[in-house]
Amino acid sequence: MDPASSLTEAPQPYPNEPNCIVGNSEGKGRGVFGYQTVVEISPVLLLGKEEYEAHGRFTILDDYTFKWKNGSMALALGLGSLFNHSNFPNLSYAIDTSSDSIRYTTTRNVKQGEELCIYYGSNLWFEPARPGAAGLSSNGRNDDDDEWGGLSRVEILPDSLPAFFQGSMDDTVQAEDLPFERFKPPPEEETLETLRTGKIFDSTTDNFAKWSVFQWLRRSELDASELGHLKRVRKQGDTSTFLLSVSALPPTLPKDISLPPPFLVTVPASVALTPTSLNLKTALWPTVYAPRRKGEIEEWSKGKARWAWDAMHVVVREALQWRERGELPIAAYVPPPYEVPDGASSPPAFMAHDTRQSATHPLRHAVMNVIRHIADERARAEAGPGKEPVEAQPDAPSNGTNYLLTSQTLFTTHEPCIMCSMALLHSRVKEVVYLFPMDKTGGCGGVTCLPTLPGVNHRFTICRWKEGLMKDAGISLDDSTDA
Ligand SMILES: C[S@@+](CC[C@H](N)C(=O)[O-])C[C@H]1O[C@@H](n2cnc3c(N)ncnc32)[C@H](O)[C@@H]1O
Repeated sequence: MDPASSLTEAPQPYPNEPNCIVGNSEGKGRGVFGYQTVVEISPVLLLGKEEYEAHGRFTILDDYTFKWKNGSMALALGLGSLFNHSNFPNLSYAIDTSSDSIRYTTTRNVKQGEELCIYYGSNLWFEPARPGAAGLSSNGRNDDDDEWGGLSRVEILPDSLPAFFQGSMDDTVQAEDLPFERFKPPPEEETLETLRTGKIFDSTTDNFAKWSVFQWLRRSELDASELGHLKRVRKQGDTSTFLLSVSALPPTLPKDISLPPPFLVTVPASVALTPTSLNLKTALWPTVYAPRRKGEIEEWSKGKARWAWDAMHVVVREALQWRERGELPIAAYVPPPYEVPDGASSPPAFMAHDTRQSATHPLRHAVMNVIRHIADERARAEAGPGKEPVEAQPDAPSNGTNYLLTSQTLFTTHEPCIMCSMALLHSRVKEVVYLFPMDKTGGCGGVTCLPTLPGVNHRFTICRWKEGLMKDAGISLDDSTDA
């Protein structure tokens, strides 16, 4: 069978089997295509915060529980408690606090007999078994193709690690000890023209009814977390105006409080970083002020530096193996974040390589490919198994929390070109780490530095790998190539 077959048209859900879709296969007419598979939905047993603090955490349950909402801990029933950890997981999981369950879904094709693993996060409480001994290929087969370009066998030799990796992984690393140099452009002063805004429903009432509205809002299901950068109420004289909801449709108002019909108002899309920005934004709606020191860059722990070290070796390995298959040796990798917020699901890892040669398409750069892959997966996940991906709503209010790469770090072998740097900016990536600078084509410090340009609405940190910290992997490119 030809493994390169791909869908040529929008897929049709296949009613009998939600994990398969029927679509046109290039040159072959219709074909059946695999889909992300839900392998397990585990109901959870919840342990309240006090019960867990007093008893649970002193027992073996501590190795099996997930952080849940309101400080409680959840023990996954069924298979959920038995999935082991891997840095290159083939399962992702989604925590569903509304049904008190966890849904485990494959993130790539899984071979018969292959162990299914999730990513536990970066602070492991045990010494992970080395890949090969356990993990992705724990079935003992000597199989070179793990569909991740042999990633399960990427091994970082202990003696090639810089000395500073010794000691506690929680210790902060001095900037000069990090394996790369970092640069974060300072925030640009906002103007009326560059201010990003969104639309949100509000409703105004007299100050008298204020507390009843507050209480109703607290009880309601209206999504308050997305409004975190805004004050919930604006007081003007005798009236108070409440932000209600970011949904596309007006929210249902409480029956027992007299509130006029909701209106759509324009509000700032992010916190105010400077006093000037605060003035501009507050004129639209009272906004949270969160000043940052100029060019401030977050501190990295040894654990995070080690995570980055591993990720960079993984992406180099990927580029190398695609070079052997006739592609340009460029790869891009978005691993699960080093730290996943409490109660949040760990996103899967995404990897892509440059396919300009095989696709004979000039825009198939590795970074573009990985962003596209993430977008496709997101659309499929939102649609649900067997359904067609939902179209993005251009008018949907947005405040920066749901872009493709929000809070994510992208590792790539070569400095992204201007096109790819712009795509990263639009995706609101947090950090970009690259190995080879591309002086004639790069958009992250080479020919220009996109996130420092006036008028662009996002800043990201750029990390350039220090020379000599990785043996020439044989993937350097002519500096006139764009990556
Ligand atoms: C949720 S349990 C997974 C099921 C467990 N292996 C069992 O036999 O019950 C988590 C425990 O599995 C072990 N474990 C999970 N992933 C591992 C890995 N990659 N390497 C070594 N031990 C692992 C650790 O002992 C950890 O505390």
